[in-house]
Amino acid sequence: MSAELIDGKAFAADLRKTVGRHAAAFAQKAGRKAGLAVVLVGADAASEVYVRSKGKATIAANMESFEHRLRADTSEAELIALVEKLNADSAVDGILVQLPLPGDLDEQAVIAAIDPGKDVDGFHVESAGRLMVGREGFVPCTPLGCIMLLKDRHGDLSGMEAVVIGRSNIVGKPMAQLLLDANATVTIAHSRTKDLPGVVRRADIVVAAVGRAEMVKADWLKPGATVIDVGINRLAPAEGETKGRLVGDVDFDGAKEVAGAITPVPGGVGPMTIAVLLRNTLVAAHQHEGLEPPEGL
Ligand SMILES: Nc1nc2c(c(=O)[nH]1)N[C@@H](CN(C=O)c1ccc(C(=O)N[C@@H](CCC(=O)O)C(=O)O)cc1)CN2
Repeated sequence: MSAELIDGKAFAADLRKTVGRHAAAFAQKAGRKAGLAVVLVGADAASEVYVRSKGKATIAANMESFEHRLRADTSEAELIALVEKLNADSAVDGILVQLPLPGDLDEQAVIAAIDPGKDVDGFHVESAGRLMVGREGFVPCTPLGCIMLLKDRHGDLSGMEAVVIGRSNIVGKPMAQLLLDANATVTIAHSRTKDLPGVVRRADIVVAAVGRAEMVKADWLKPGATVIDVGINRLAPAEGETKGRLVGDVDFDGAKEVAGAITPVPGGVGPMTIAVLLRNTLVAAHQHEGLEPPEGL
């Protein structure tokens, strides 16, 4: 293996520790803990795991966790009524509705009901607009985590060629905007991109966020490129396995021989999502108390 492993798990653990220290100081100053409300609708197995991890991480970081579990047949009106109750609750600084939502619940309508000042997921159109025009606001946790890893490795990203594969509202588009803000030259590639391998081959930085297991191959990469793999895909179990392996959107075994640095799956980008969520919640809490968020958080 020639590539350096980007250890998102260790970076995230450090970030959670830093947030925890600042959260304890916040509680002293404000006379209350910062609070995060997480809403889970239905019983999707992966979402259950993420929601449990978020609750545990919130408490470990000296913040208050409020979990709301609703039945899968909850109506949109009931869900929005809960969001509005949380908007009005002064103990709640951040509100997160775990995605995906079951059935035909309209994610956009539910996200639109969240007070933008409590939108710690950064999914509200107001947060997206603020990111687009360079105004302060909440940035989605996964892309913010990716840019933290990239800046930690490269410092200055000015002039670097970055290719983001995937154009989702929650990863691809905000990721491209963050790279642009860091003065990279950015291309967003997607399923209709002609000659995807050729486009990826120009990149100093590749962010793969397509949700297709091991789609990005080693021979698509420029030697020495930094590869950030956002995908989390579970393969079908091989013979003798009860559970399939987790893999990213990049063929890791091949890519690690060509890339300069690469995030593994698991243990790369995934853990950053929850660490950044805690960071965003603490920033929201400072804003709600009229306090300046800690420097460098
Ligand atoms: N409202 C939201 N919903 C969803 C988000 C989100 O940011 N906000 N992101 C994902 C799920 N997610 C957090 O909610 C999340 C995904 C993955 C990880 C993680 O640490 N993954 C591990 C592997 C875990 C495993 O073994 O299965 C890793 O990559 O190392 C954390 C959070 C969709 N929904």
